[in-house]
Amino acid sequence: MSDPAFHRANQAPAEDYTVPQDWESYTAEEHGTWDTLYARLRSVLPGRADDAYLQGLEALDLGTGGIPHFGRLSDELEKLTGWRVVAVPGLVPDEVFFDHLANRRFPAGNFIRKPDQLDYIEEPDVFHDVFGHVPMLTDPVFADYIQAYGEGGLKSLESGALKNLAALYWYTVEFGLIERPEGLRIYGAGIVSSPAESVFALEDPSPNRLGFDTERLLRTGYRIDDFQQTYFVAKSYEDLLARTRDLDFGPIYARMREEGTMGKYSFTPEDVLQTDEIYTRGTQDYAKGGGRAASALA
Ligand SMILES: C[C@H](O)[C@H](O)[C@H]1CNc2nc(N)[nH]c(=O)c2N1
Ligand SMILES: N[C@@H](Cc1ccccc1)C(=O)O
Ligand SMILES: [Fe+2]
Repeated sequence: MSDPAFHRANQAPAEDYTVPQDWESYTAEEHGTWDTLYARLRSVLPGRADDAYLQGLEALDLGTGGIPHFGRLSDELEKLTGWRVVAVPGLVPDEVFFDHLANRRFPAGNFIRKPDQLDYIEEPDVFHDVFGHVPMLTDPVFADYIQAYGEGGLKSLESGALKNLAALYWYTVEFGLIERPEGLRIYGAGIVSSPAESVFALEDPSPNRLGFDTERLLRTGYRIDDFQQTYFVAKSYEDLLARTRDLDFGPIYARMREEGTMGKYSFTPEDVLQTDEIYTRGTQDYAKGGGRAASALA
């Protein structure tokens, strides 16, 4: 396919946008890119990523060399929490994405970034999806959360609340932190797949770090091209489930519609500080300094 979004669609996707992974067609360079990124994160994540993530990484043996084979990976994962990994050629429509999650199928890009894109890519590739997301699917409670999120996503489409639910996904599945006796730890896939943000999210004085507040989360804007200005901290995965799956968002969506804030982010990094649980009141120096763009120029 000529469409750039279909990086490696060796055949037209099915109506659920799945394609064969075609693992045999990966080149030595593509496998090498996986190994390079894996080694980079392996040196940064111990002591920063939550045990649930690190145990999943070990259990699924993602470091044996090269891009994992989704069939073999799924057979292992399925034994643990009933999830499988399916190959997609790029971003898929929202309702297709939610339907996969609701059925315990994690859609993972079948392509990997180029050697000159190691630090950042704008679309989820196999490294972000499999290294970043899949280890957390070995945790039974978190595995339930992601499936429930898929069901909630389909429900949010009926209320026009997709954008708000996406913020919840962003601040948990992609950029979530969790509180442990030893300190804050990372479980978000967007952080663990980035060496620089894994350090920034826990140690830099710039971002806010706030207690989990579901309603505030649904209405807090996020960055899609740079480190986050605010991170939200879960007490436990059980608590995360209690505040999301076990809470009917219907009334919240109805209130947002009445207020006219549906589909809008009404909390900025400064506003969210009105919450009553503040781990870090961030300086926002990184964002004020121009963020990634500025440091790239430096
Ligand atoms: C909110 C929205 O569902 C979300 O951005 C989805 C859209 N489609 C996707 N498609 C793929 N393959 N991977 C993803 O993470 C997403 N994210
Ligand atoms: N309980 C939410 C759906 C949801 C489930 C799991 C995670 C996030 C949201 C609702 O009623 O819409
Ligand atoms: Fe992701």
